[in-house]
Amino acid sequence: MKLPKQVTIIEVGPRDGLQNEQNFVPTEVKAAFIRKLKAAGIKEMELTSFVSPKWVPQMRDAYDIVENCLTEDSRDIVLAPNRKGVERVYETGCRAIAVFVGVSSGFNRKNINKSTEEALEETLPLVKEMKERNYFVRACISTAFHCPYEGKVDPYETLAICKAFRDAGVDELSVADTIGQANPLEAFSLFSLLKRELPDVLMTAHFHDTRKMALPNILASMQAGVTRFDASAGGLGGCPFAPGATGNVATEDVVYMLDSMGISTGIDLEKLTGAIREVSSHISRKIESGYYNLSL
Ligand SMILES: CC(C)(COP(=O)([O-])OP(=O)([O-])OC[C@H]1O[C@@H](n2cnc3c(N)ncnc32)[C@H](O)[C@@H]1OP(=O)([O-])[O-])[C@@H](O)C(=O)NCCC(=O)NCCSC(=O)C[C@@](C)(O)CC(=O)[O-]
Repeated sequence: MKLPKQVTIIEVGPRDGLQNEQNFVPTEVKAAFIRKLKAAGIKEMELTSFVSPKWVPQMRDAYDIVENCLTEDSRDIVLAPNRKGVERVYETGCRAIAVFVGVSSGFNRKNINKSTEEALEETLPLVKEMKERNYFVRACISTAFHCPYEGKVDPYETLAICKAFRDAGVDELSVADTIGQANPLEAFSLFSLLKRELPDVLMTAHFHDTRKMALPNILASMQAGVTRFDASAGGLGGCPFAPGATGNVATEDVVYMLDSMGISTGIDLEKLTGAIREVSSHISRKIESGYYNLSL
């Protein structure tokens, strides 16, 4: 089996994990969660998003989160959906921005009120502008496998969108199974194609665990050469505009699997579960990750 010696986890819990929570999680709790995740060894993390607070009220404290949580020793990323969001980020000290576009128009219309074409028209020039200003730019490509509104997505459509972002100059692509419907063969096949066609960009896989396929999909993606995975502490998360998008793969389950296979992540599992405990009483749904529940 082809396996890496080392894997990078990009923690998305404070953003993807919390954006779907019904109750507002107090800013100081989010900040303590982020600090504990960093203390556990997380070096790349999505902190929050500068989206419309009318659409995602949970993220309305984005400025305060950035103000309180930026540190020199980690790549702190924030999401922005449009020019207004990017300009809000320019007012902060944050140096890494993630843009997001789905492959399918059906999803984009629900998530950002635009078709795929309209979203690319706005986002690609923004990527070039951010690169001219020396930002680290990540592009999150949603519905790369399946769309909740349009069904199976053609891998060559996903490739075309990934190529457009690579050509615009992004540093990283985070390619997402938004509704957790992909299987390991699809994961291996798409990531083999993307790694072969786009070898010059950081390639990250983002799996949701809706059908408990995320760990097998990570294993299959490693076979295709992927060594970077998004994950969310406690398995929190999901996109509010993608029905069926329950939690992301739990960071602790990924770290446990990799640790036990001798693959290093640099993350301390005990400190990671401490970070989850920090936020767990503010979460309206039960935390279902296997490793976390055994640790209680
Ligand atoms: C894109 C829009 C804004 C379009 O929403 P819209 O309603 O079409 O936009 P608009 O331009 O008409 O603006 C409406 C109002 O929002 C304001 N506004 C407009 N933009 C911003 C902004 N950036 N920050 C703050 N405020 C903003 C704007 O100023 C205006 O305010 P008003 O005049 O009514 O008072 C909206 O659809 C939106 O915010 N969508 C974000 C949805 C979201 O956050 N989804 C989750 C993230 S994606 C995801 O989770 C998937 C991922 C990445 O994890 C990977 C995967 O698993 O697939």
